[in-house]
Amino acid sequence: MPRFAANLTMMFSEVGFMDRFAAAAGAGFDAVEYLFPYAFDAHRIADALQRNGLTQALFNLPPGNWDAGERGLAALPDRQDDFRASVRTALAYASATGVGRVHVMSGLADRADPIAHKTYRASLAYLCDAAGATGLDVLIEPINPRDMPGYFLNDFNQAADLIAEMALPNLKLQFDIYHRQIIHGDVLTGLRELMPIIGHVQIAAVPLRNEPGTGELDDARILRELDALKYDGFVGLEYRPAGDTVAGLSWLTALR
Ligand SMILES: O=C(O)[C@@H](O)C(=O)CO
Ligand SMILES: [Mg+2]
Repeated sequence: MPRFAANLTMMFSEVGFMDRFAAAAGAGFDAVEYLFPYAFDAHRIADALQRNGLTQALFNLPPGNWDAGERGLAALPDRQDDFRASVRTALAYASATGVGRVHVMSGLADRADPIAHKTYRASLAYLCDAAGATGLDVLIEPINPRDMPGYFLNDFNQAADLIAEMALPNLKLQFDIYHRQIIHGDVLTGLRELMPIIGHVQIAAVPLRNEPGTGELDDARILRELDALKYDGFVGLEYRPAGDTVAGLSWLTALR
């Protein structure tokens, strides 16, 4: 089975964010991911990782003003100063936590707008250059339009074409099985075709985004396919437990 990373944004919400590291380790995880660490001091997070024997698998760049509805800055032409500042912030947290990859969100923008495309490419080139200097991978993730209406990167083919066209060695695809199923379906074929550019995988049941195995897909079969494809990265458990997080881990015990 692949290496699982507990997503601390969604899992272990029974306790405060800084206590979720110990909770994840106590439940048997050796890796974690989350959306944003920025409300907490980077060295405090590094200490929590170290004390609990955890590897940091992934986090996102600052997304702009989330509470005001922003969902990333990379494709937004009038937010480029803030985008560059977000790169500096993320790289400081990356260096403190030892994470190997960061996810950059495109933002809400019109897919028909050529300026948004140009801006997005320029942002990715800038970030990949800065991140590559420290050995970090940069991930882009297509997000389904039901959960995030107006999100610029909402198609796996769009992401794959962009990665091929830009040909940056550290630009990779974040293949979230939940979004893939909602956008396109055809999950196994997508994994087989896109495996060469996949840098991170996430999983949740569709459509409710709860524990794997509780939705419309055969998640155990999909995870076995990752083994067959020799995927050696992390699988982020980016799901909202339907009840208590630890009680809900029986699907994982059964799988192992
Ligand atoms: O799938 C998701 O929602 C996340 O991976 C993310 O980074 C943006 O919310
Ligand atoms: Mg995701």
